[in-house]
Amino acid sequence: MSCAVVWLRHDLRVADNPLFGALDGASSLACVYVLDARELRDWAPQQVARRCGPARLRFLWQSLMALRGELLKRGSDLLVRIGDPAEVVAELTQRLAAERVLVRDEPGVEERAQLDRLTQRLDDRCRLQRLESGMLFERTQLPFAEDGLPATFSAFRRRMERDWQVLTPRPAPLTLPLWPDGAPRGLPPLDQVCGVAAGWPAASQALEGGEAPAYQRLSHYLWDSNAIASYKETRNGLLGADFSTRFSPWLAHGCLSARQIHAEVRAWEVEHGANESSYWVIFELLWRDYFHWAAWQDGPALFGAASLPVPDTEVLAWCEGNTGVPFVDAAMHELASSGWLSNRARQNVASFLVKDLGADWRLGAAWFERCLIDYDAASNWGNWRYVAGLGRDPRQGRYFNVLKQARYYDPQGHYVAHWLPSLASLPPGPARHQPWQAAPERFAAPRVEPPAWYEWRIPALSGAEPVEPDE
Ligand SMILES: Cc1cc2nc3c(=O)[nH]c(=O)nc-3n(C[C@H](O)[C@H](O)[C@H](O)COP(=O)(O)OP(=O)(O)OC[C@H]3O[C@@H](n4cnc5c(N)ncnc54)[C@H](O)[C@@H]3O)c2cc1C
Repeated sequence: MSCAVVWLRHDLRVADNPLFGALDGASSLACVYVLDARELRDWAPQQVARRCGPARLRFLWQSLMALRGELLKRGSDLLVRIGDPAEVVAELTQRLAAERVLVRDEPGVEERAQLDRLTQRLDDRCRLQRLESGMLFERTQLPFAEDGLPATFSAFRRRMERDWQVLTPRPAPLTLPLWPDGAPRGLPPLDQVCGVAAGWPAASQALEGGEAPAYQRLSHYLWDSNAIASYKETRNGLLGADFSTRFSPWLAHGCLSARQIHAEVRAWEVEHGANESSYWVIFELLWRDYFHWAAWQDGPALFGAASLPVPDTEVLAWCEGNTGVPFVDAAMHELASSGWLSNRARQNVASFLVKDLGADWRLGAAWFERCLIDYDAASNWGNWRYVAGLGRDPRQGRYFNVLKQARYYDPQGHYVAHWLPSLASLPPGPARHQPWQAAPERFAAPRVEPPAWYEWRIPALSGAEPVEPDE
């Protein structure tokens, strides 16, 4: 009798999951997920922020419940615990006298430390098997050593495109080894873990965790709506469900792998013909791979210095969507209430925090970590460093003129008026982005007004009556 333990982390799926493809010889199997108790602790004084906010926790629980269903169908089950992941897995392994622990290798510093600690705790009879998954490419496919990752994404992309070979995703197993006798199973109900998450009323309910909802989204975006055909033109959108793929939450939790998306996009191209848009979806997934490998190389440097500064009033106003700049505030309201934000909005609010408010970029990254359903250590902290002009491809001049961006990407102000309804009383157009100029008697000046905005000044709508809302 040989017992194996599959320790799931950011790979909550049965299809294209190599952990389930490497079980030969195992007569029994226990699958475990451990929510690190630190995720539920307050992040920083005065910020009343947990590392894992309610929107992400809710999506995670949905994903775990769905995964349990998939495992039960195959004769297995899932155990979910909250605690110290390395400790919980070590104890389970000892209790079951397991001979193997299979786990996904991940670049995050904490995830790596967990494996180091587990290795020390396992006895000689038990082997730790680290496997790669979720990305387009595996380590052995990289045409350079891990510490030789190209300094820029463009160089990385050119090198990868020279010899493009993404492996075919594996099908889900039909059956799995039996659950070990007497092993604990099941997951605590979400309302016992976090009442706020269980009752989360957000618009994010539309994004539901789990493998089946992930396939539904994939199928909708490619086949039902054909939205992929115009992704390149729509991807900078702000309002609506289909201007970008929205695959990120499922990718982040591992309900979907990049290879599965790649295979489906290639199938779509066979039927509809490849175009710039289908290329661009894969191009964006390659960004994800790039940040993944950068995180492996950067280690703790990805997260900056060890301790976070205490957020000041400017940072708190940014978190609360209370800066007086509609484009920023609308996005921060969207983030807090839905757990998701378009890439265009992410870039703008990040640039505003770092470049216009002069705040420490790590406070912004930490707030995103708390709020985003699709939080992914490598993508989040990597993108924040990038916007801050640090790390990969460092460039101090990377600056978003938020006012110019707002007027270009939201010319009528529909986005800001959607999330900040008081703006709907101003006429569609620039007034909604500069309400402190358009209607100074009703809207306060923003916390900052950088010189780069001066050329975008607009005249006041003197004495103008509020207009009818447009939505
Ligand atoms: C400050 C900041 C923080 C971010 N934090 C995260 C994060 O925690 N998790 C996360 O998944 N993405 C993050 N991103 C990247 C990007 O904004 C999101 O992946 C994207 O907006 C998700 O929407 P989508 O799935 O519709 O993306 P699409 O535009 O449809 O792109 C398809 C997929 O490509 C990948 N992708 C696209 N852009 C990027 C990028 N810049 N970096 C890495 N991968 C990318 C994602 O997996 C995405 O799902 C961040 C970007 C910024 C500027």
